[in-house]
Amino acid sequence: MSATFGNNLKVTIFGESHSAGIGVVIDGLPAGLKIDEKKIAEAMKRRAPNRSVASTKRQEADIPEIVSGYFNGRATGTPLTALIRNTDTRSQDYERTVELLRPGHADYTGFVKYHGFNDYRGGGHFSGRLTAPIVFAGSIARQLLEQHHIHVSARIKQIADVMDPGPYSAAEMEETERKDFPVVDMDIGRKMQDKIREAHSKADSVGGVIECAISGLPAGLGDPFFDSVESTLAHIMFSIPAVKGLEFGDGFKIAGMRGSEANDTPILKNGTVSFASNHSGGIGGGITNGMPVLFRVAVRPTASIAQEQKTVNIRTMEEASLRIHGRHDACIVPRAVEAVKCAASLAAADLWLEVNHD
Ligand SMILES: Cc1cc2nc3c(=O)[nH]c(=O)nc-3n(C[C@H](O)[C@H](O)[C@H](O)COP(=O)(O)O)c2cc1C
Ligand SMILES: C=C(O[C@@H]1CC(C(=O)O)=C[C@@H](OP(=O)(O)O)[C@H]1O)C(=O)O
Repeated sequence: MSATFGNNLKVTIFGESHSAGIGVVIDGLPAGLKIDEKKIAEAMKRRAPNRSVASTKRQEADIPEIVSGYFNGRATGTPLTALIRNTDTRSQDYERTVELLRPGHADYTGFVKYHGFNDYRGGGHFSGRLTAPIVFAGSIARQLLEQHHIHVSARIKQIADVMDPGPYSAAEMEETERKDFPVVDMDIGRKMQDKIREAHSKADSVGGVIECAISGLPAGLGDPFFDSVESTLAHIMFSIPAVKGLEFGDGFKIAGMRGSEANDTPILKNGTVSFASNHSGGIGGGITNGMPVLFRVAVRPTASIAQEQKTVNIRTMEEASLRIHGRHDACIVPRAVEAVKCAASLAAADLWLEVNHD
């Protein structure tokens, strides 16, 4: 199924941005798993629209209604389903884009794949709004991981050309999670916010990079080929709308390094094998090596910008021009941090459940 992820923890998302609602079915949660609804609500809030600088003004409560698989604060072990209502749609903003393809968005590909029957309103099933059910499911997966001392954190590393290089300690990352703008160094964060405001004032948008770390994963998870740790994370990271790049450890930079610089030296630490560095991002041959799994995703500048753009009218098959009206994020990155963290939690839980069954 196109909307299902996972081998051991299966997650199916559904819905469209402007339909009655969106949601998720999670199959494979260990029976008896303690679920803290407050933690879910906090994660939903960190991703919600109308929260960050120059973000969409759409107002959604994003309170998930759990309709199955949950009883007395614990997972029952049968499919857990949650519904999230869409309450602040403004579909008239999309009257023109039913035929005028938005450059950079999924209007053309959606039209071709679904023969014009796709719900185009608000991007339909392609919308970034579908990261709300991913965050719901991922925040439960994250609780499962935390109960086994595995921690997932993420931060803004770059917005436009402004960088917050890091690296940072676990404590600094934890502190960052509580911020409205999840960057570690707030002096750099203010420069990033200025870039977003400046682009927005020019009817334009900016992108950026999110860095994510999964620490505490035992060595030995994953597979050499098609279910490698990289493949599993890539599978779900590229399911987040607007993610266009992904690199692990030293990433593309490793291509220019010498073997002597890139190799992670095995060392003994408290009687077990560890590594003196982490250029490979905690993965060897597709399998975790016990070091933090470290990766970065590149997020494109928001497609829907308010300046006039050239396009094609898909009904008349004529070239046309388009000015998009509506409530869009001038930068997707701040809200996508939670989506990356929760998607990483789903991937890590899926890998972990391969060898641990409760
Ligand atoms: C949290 C989040 C919010 C988004 N907000 C917008 C938005 O306001 N306007 C927009 O054009 N795209 C937005 N996007 C991105 C589009 O949904 C995405 O670019 C589109 O579906 C095409 O997919 P692609 O960029 O992966 O090819 C958002 C994505 C996420 C994850
Ligand atoms: C609603 C959310 O984000 C939406 C993602 C989105 C897109 O094209 O991806 C476009 C906008 O939709 P609308 O025009 O309906 O306001 C955003 O508001 C959300 O994240 O919950």
